[in-house]
Amino acid sequence: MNATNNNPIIAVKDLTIRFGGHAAVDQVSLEVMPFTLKSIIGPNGAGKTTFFNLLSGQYKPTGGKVFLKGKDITNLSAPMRCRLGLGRSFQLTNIFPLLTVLENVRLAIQARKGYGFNFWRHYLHFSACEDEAYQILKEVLLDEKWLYPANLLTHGEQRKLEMAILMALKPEILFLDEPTAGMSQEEVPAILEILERIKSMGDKTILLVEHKMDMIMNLSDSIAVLQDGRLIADSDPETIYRSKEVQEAYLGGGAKRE
Ligand SMILES: Nc1ncnc2c1ncn2[C@@H]1O[C@H](COP(=O)(O)OP(=O)(O)OP(=O)(O)O)[C@@H](O)[C@H]1O
Repeated sequence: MNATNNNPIIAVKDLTIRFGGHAAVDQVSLEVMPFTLKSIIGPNGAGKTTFFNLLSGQYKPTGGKVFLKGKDITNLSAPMRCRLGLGRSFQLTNIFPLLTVLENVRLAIQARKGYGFNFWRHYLHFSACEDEAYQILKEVLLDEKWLYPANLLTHGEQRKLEMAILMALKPEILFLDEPTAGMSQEEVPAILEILERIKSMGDKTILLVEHKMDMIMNLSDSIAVLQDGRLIADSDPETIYRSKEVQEAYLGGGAKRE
């Protein structure tokens, strides 16, 4: 079944995972509509990253189901889900530090196209991949650093590169786990601009875990709130911001709208 604007692209039903006796994600049911941006918020330890791991297939749930375009993908591996269009950022673990910025993105394009890493066999495709890589670097505002080895980038630039690598894989759905984590204040607006650009392209569904409330309020079409593994709210940003329950669980507990 294909997703239309009336059908969710992702749906989870009673999704649960237990570690020992503790339910890190506890009977969560929610839907994500295609081409929208949904943020997942919640206090530390609420289960946000675990929820992402369940969606992308890194973890298998102890209960419940995950659907992609109406198809039950609960038992599919992470690589299978990736092939179906789910793209997940991995907090810098997928960057080759000694390769240049452009090479990092080009390799992701080659992987997507199934060219492998044999440059010579696919020599004719090589410059097309480079052109595409450069174009993606422009989209994430990193084109000026295309010739830098990845390990010489600042932390914020590496997060941009990570996003470029993810974009190069052309996923239909992007899972972004705290793209501004560990960044200096000056680096945050660039990431915000990149997210706005990706969103305005209108061809991606985005799930975002992020702690910066101001950023989430302006970017999100909807916000889901987790607390102790449970979904306590899922609505439009303004409703979430006004919710007493959310304020008590989260906003009052540290995060402020700046
Ligand atoms: N592999 C694991 N084994 C045991 N417990 C785990 C595992 N992964 C997560 N947990 C526990 O599940 C709970 C949720 O953790 P998770 O990292 O998903 O929270 P989070 O909302 O992403 O937190 P933060 O905002 O601090 O990143 C925590 O109590 C954590 O200790």
